[in-house]
Amino acid sequence: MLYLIGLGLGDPTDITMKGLQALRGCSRVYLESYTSVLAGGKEALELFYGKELIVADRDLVEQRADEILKDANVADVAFLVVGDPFGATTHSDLVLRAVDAGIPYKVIHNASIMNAVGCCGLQLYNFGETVSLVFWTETWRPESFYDKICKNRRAGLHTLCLLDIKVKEQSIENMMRGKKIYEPPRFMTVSQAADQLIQIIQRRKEDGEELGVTEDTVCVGVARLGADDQMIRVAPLRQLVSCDLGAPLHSLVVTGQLHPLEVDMLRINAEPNTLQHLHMIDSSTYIS
Ligand SMILES: C[S@@+](CC[C@H](N)C(=O)[O-])C[C@H]1O[C@@H](n2cnc3c(N)ncnc32)[C@H](O)[C@@H]1O
Repeated sequence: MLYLIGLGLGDPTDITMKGLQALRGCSRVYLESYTSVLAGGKEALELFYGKELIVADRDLVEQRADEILKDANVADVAFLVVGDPFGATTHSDLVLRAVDAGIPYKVIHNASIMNAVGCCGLQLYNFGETVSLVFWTETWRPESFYDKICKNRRAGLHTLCLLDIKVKEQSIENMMRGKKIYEPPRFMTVSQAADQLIQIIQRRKEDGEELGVTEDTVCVGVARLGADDQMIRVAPLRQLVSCDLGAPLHSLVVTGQLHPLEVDMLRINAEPNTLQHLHMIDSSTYIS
């Protein structure tokens, strides 16, 4: 059996009882290591689970999945994913390969950023398409996420922006030492994401474009949701550029139309001069 087990968001104790029981009975346990991270890392997880974990990088999962699936028809193998295995990252390819090979599989779910973001007070059914922001380079500055945010806003919907995690493989060391060595991963912060958005807004303003998002749009920065030290900041986009929400992981939400209840919830975490920016919708248009 192949078990895909969600680990939740906060720390090693967030695994479900069902997930823990399943992984303890497995002969091999892989930890997917490139789409998300959990505080304390692999060591903290091994200590709590009482089980050795094999790090599964992108190369192993996408190019050498057969290694993960080896003998999974006669033994139990676990594939651990921070958050939920199907939350903002799909491991459908692994599942399809397992099915092709006649290996039964089971998914054990957990909390995901896709639902935990509701704690900021915005209602989950008022969210539109989720977008991803990547680190820009000198020559690659994609802006398509901005257009999707505008599309969501035109429909009155909020946008969850997931922020890049960059894991860079050092191929030269690879060749020299015959093993994989990674530079420390880079995690995009809310401040960096807000800065990117503002650069796009300014450029489009110069082009005379009608703006779907402005520096005054109310946004929510969230960090380490689910952890004891999680942070939520509600402020106009321009203010989030200078916010420091601390250690990863971070996400940014660009609000759409706000229901009065959402405004009340946002106030809990609003910066003092943000309240004037919170615009209300007529509650008669609210659909529960
Ligand atoms: C590709 S998604 C993977 C999501 C994961 N499978 C889940 O279900 O939550 C990773 C991105 O989600 C966001 N994220 C994940 N966990 C988070 C957390 N606890 N707090 C804030 N943002 C988080 C970050 O932007 C991060 O780069």
